[in-house]
Amino acid sequence: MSLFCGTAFRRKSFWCSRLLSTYVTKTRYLFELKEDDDACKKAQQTGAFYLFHSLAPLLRKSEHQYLAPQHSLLDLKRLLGKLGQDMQRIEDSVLIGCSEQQEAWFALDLGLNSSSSINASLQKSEMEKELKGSFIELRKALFQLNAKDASLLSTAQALLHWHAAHQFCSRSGQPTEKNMAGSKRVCPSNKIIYYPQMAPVVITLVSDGTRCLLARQSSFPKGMYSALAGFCDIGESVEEAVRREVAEEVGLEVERLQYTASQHWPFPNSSLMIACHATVKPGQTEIQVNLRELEAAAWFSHDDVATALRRNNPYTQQQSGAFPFWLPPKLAIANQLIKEWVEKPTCSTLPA
Ligand SMILES: NC(=O)C1=CN([C@@H]2O[C@H](COP(=O)(O)OP(=O)(O)OC[C@H]3O[C@@H](n4cnc5c(N)ncnc54)[C@H](OP(=O)(O)O)[C@@H]3O)[C@@H](O)[C@H]2O)C=CC1
Ligand SMILES: [Mg+2]
Repeated sequence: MSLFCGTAFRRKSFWCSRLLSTYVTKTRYLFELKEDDDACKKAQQTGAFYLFHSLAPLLRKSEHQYLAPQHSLLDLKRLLGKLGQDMQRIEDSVLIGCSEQQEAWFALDLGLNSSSSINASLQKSEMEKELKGSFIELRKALFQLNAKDASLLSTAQALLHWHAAHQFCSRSGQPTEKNMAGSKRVCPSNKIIYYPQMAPVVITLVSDGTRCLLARQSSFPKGMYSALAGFCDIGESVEEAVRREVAEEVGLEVERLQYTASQHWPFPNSSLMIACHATVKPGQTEIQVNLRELEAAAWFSHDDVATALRRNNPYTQQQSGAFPFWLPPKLAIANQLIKEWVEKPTCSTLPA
């Protein structure tokens, strides 16, 4: 039996005879918009747009957090008209999701392809004034967004970034064309299809049973330590990547590992973070830091880690001039790994 009930698949009212859940209906609606340019263009009429400028999302400050405003197609046309810009730019939008009521959500970067940087920054401040918000780098704002906006804007930024970087076919050198939803690009001369990609990254919290191992790179904010992370090499399994990264970065051999969760991470390019807990062989806990990769790595006690998890204001410098030891904030998967370990320090059970 066909997974999508044959020809009825393209027509919402003809799905299957049984009642589909809201989630399934939503998923199939998004699939249809990716496959059918006309349906996607139609969805823009009633859809909502998240705006970006040079990959920075438009945000509004509300007390201690940022909110991501939505704009209708009409708002967008009004703005472009006011700034004397071509309506054709709307075609650069990418589909990033939809509501349970099937209102499609799009992202559009108003700052890419600007003719000159002076022109671009002038237009940027004009747009900010019109839109009553500011374009703020996602890296700076991510942890002050609610979980829904953080995930949506991360997807949007990653997709817009991918399109900006894949304008040409690597075989023919010809410009590629995006489909309406932005789920792929095609080279018109040889029909090669390019799909957005994520690089798999393993992130591992190593424990010796009583302590956990945390490390920092010199590029991290002062005082922050995290779990060990690294890009998977081509041909590697997740298990092999974890073993290699831990050996490479701190000179230890992983004995057991357990997968726990995954997360899309948009910085610096799209990664799929695959989070695992791991243990090392008893008595083999002496760290040898690879200083080409890390600035420092150390074992931390359960009490120290639990206290750091509760710390609110990590950036406050102490009187001694030092920065307190702190951990990645809640939205980062590293935080989840560390929290899990604090709640259940012996959760590593599977052989590596
Ligand atoms: N969400 C979270 O909680 C966390 C996310 N992360 C993310 O994990 C990612 C990986 O961690 P990191 O320790 O830096 O990784 P690695 O330990 O693999 O070291 C990074 C280096 O690997 C090289 N490299 C190999 N493949 C790639 C690739 N596909 N893309 C980019 N660089 C590659 C680069 O070297 P060269 O430049 O010399 O070519 C790069 O500087 C980072 O992007 C980081 O943002 C990290 C910790 C927490
Ligand atoms: Mg690393």
